[in-house]
Amino acid sequence: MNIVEKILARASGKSQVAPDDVIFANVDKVMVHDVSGPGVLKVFDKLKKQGIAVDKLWDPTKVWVAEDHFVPSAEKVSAENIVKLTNFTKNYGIEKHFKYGMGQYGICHTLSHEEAMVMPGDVYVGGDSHTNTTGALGAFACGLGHTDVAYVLLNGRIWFKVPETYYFKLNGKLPDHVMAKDLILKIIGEIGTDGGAYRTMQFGGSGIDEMSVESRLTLCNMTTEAGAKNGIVEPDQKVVDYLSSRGATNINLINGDTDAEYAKTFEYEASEMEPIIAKPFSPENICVVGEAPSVELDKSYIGSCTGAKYEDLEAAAKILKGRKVKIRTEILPAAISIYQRAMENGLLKIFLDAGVTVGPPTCGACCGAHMGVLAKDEICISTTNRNFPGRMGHVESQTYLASPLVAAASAVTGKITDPRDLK
Ligand SMILES: CC(C)[C@H](C(=O)O)[C@@H](O)C(=O)O
Ligand code: SF4
Repeated sequence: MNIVEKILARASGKSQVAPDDVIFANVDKVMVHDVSGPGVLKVFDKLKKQGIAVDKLWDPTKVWVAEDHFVPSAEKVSAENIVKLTNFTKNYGIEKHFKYGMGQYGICHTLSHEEAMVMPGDVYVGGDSHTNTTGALGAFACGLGHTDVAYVLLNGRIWFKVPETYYFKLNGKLPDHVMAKDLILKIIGEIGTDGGAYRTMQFGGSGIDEMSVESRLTLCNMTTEAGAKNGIVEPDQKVVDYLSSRGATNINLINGDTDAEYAKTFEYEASEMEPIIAKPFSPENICVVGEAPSVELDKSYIGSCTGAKYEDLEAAAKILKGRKVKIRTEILPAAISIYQRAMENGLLKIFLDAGVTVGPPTCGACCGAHMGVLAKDEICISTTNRNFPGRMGHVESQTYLASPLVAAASAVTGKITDPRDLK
């Protein structure tokens, strides 16, 4: 069995599972945020009306909550949602609630690794489509809709059809100017936004072994954009070190058999990789940066669970050091812990000296919610993961997806720029 089959076999108490088997898996962790939490509570209300008891969760210690999408609240509905979320955690005895304005908080998929909320081998589900991100720790991680999350909260388990697995192999280490973001855009460009539909996308090979845990997180994050059920990387010593340095103990790795089979294998040579962007209006609409259209950018956005981890900020700082931005540029670190490290290591000074605005750790403009959404006809280069019409604001705005290196280089010139071409 491969790693996903092993995790799902363990979680369903079976010795063997195979693609297409339908299983009931015990869940190890579940997450809701300020959008999905209130949505799940609506499901609870409906259940209550049907006489189904919703007064106790299966295990409040396995549930955690993040305030990330609409904080700080810009209007009344999202302010009310934060109150609902606070009452939810109080009423059900959930201790792990990352509150905006109180110590550590940030984007849910960033807290999952920064706060070691999820362990290798876990079955982890969340009320958000990019829950896939956390597969980079060697967990089976996927997003669920409100009804399914409600079911998990009450019963601690959920059904899955065991996905078949596509294996993406990277040979060799990525060159300095190429990031994990470029690789995943290339993959999505090749297989399409439905190319991973209900499949596992597993990443491996010497190039992935060489990669930091944070880069692997970027890969798994965007498996959602290929329609995948989940993304995963076999956990190694790097994952153990990453999680132990964040306080985790008793880390048990589950790995696939060395002779495990995959539905399909795709191979990439790292030395041939180049910086890539996805043009409006789909993550599959890719081209190399050298062939990007010559558009006048209005904004560069370095934020989100995809593109504002510490390593992403370091990449941006490498470009922005001693330079000035030519267009409106916003950097929103993905969690307070990242913000703090950026401050301690002088990145914030580099950003402010370059003329960038640094905002709080929130989803912000990534999903067009608030804090810098785009006006009609505005064009943005962004380290986020989606660029559908209206994703970051007005339906007639445009978003180009790029790595933090490309987004920062483009901030300096006002045009889509290959970091290698900066003078
Ligand atoms: C609002 C939320 C439910 C949504 C998701 O599920 O992905 C958001 O995070 C996104 O990126 O579009
Ligand atoms: S940062 Fe963007 S992609 Fe990530 S959870 Fe928030 S809205 Fe979704």
